[in-house]
Amino acid sequence: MSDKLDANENIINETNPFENHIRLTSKYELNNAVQPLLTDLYQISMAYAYWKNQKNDNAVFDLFFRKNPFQGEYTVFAGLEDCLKYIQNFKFSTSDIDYLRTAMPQYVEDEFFVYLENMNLNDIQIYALREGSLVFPRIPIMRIEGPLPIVQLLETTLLVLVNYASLVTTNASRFRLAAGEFKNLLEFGLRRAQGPDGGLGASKYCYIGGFDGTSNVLAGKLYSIPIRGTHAHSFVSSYNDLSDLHDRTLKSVVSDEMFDLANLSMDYLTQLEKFEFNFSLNEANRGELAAFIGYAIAFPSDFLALVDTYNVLKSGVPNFCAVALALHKVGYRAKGIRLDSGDLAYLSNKVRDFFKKVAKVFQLDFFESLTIVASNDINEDILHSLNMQGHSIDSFGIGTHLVTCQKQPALGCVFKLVEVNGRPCVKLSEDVQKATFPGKKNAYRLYDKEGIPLVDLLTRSDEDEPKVGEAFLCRHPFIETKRAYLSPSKVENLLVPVWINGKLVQENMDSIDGIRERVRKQLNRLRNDHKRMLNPTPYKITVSRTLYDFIHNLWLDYTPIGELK
Ligand SMILES: Nc1ncnc2c1ncn2[C@@H]1O[C@H](COP(=O)(O)OP(=O)(O)OP(=O)(O)O)[C@@H](O)[C@H]1O
Ligand SMILES: O=P(O)(O)OC[C@H]1O[C@H](OP(=O)(O)OP(=O)(O)O)[C@H](O)[C@@H]1O
Ligand SMILES: O=C(O)c1cccnc1
Ligand SMILES: [Mg+2]
Repeated sequence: MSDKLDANENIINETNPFENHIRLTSKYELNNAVQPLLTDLYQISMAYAYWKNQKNDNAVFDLFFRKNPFQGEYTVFAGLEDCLKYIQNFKFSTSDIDYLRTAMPQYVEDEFFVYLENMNLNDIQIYALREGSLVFPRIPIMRIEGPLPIVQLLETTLLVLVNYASLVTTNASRFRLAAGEFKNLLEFGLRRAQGPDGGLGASKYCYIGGFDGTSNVLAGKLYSIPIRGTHAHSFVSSYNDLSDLHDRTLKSVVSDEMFDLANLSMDYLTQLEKFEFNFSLNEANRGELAAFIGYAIAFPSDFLALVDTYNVLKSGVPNFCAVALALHKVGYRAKGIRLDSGDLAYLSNKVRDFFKKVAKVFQLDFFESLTIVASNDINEDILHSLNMQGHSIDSFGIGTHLVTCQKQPALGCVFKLVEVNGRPCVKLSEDVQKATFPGKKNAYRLYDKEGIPLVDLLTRSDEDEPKVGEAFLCRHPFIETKRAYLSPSKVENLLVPVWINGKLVQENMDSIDGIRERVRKQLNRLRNDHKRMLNPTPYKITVSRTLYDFIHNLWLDYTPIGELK
């Protein structure tokens, strides 16, 4: 089979396309649909028109967004590794070219297709933020330089690789901030994701954004993310009573003694009823008890039960505690429970009280700190609300709202031409906020002496960089009167080389855990007022005096003075 990322060829050659996907992604760790034809037709149309006009100018494009998502004031940049894998593998295959020959107008000259077939990215230079960095509006996340037709061809694919990855990573980081540093966060979104690729990407990027694990097994295999999970209501409701248990026995941890876990559990249930745990034996559903016993026999060291199929406090929790006590008798410690409906704050507190009482009555301290997992349509606002109410949840399983980014379904990254053959390019707009910052630029983050970021600064690329301890005039990009001198304690050059003359710059690449750690550290250092949920303070984006004058003069030059009649 060819090494090229050619979806058609692969499917023809493989009997199992899913297996094919696994193999390709583990080889390239990239969806096999990510290839040069995964683009908008107009990119190829422009490439032809450029080629026909022999317009092979040296171009500079910036990839950036204008507004942070989720009514927030920060964004986490993710997707760089995927972009670079795409860049590394960029090659039109023979069947791509055959297809384009048939799909484009007949008068398109054949030599253009030869040009496309021979195209490579050896003359392209890419500078980017390190993956997992915080990024703010208008700061170029990537600066891509090279022959105009070729860089233009990269636009759509780079955008699709950065937009969702950054959006969902930012979303996950907001859920992390809302839940607090020490809560366990599990991503359960695959079933609700926007297709298989959305699901796989969400699992990877939610982990990067601060989740601890995923239920998505393929994501675990491909990205070495911890896989976690409990069981579903169907497992509970499939059991009717104890007679459904095929095997009731479990071997002791310390001897060869075999215990009848069903009898033991029934004994403990009876004891619990006597100790006035506020339920009666006939309220505790026997099918649920049987399901819990069956699950505990299968996973004696990892017993975690879903307790809301019938009634949490009258059935699920008493049944769980009975089985957990029986397991303890055999030498195992149960893990905890999951709540998937009802008032999660109230129920979690009630369950914790129940556990504390069991701990006291049976003299088993570990019962106090059994894990309480909560799920069911949880979003960022609900996490904040639960915190305000007070709850006893240790772990959240979150799917739909996390992976679909319910609060804002797309990040608006754009790809804009800023310079051609050294000539700055401008895209004017009625809305000044939408006008591009022309010219090739550098981007810096200036820090105070505590290591807190103060402002981001854009300069022209041929300016001297700001220096530690030296006052630098930082200007608001639009408002003339807003400016300040700043003596940074640290200056970070944000745009680092990642693809130079056809080669990856390995030292600027990070592992998935390295990227995740960068997100955590940078968010820790960002001032709280930029991170708060309600009306956060915008982080300051500034430009140098030279860049300010340059762009304002250009905007004026490009806007002829009108005549009022
Ligand atoms: N204490 C709470 N404060 C705020 N929101 C909560 C609280 N407890 C649960 N929620 C949320 O309220 C919503 C409850 O949804 P809904 O009423 O459809 O579920 P339910 O009836 O409890 O469960 P189900 O329909 O699965 O039986 C969910 O989004 C859930 O996360
Ligand atoms: O609610 P989410 O944040 O998407 O988390 C994932 C959900 O998926 C599962 O059940 P599913 O929703 O499929 O069925 P259920 O609601 O009837 O339990 C699970 O029990 C969660 O409720
Ligand atoms: O493991 C779980 O509990 C789980 C996984 C996916 C969706 N809902 C729940
Ligand atoms: Mg649900």
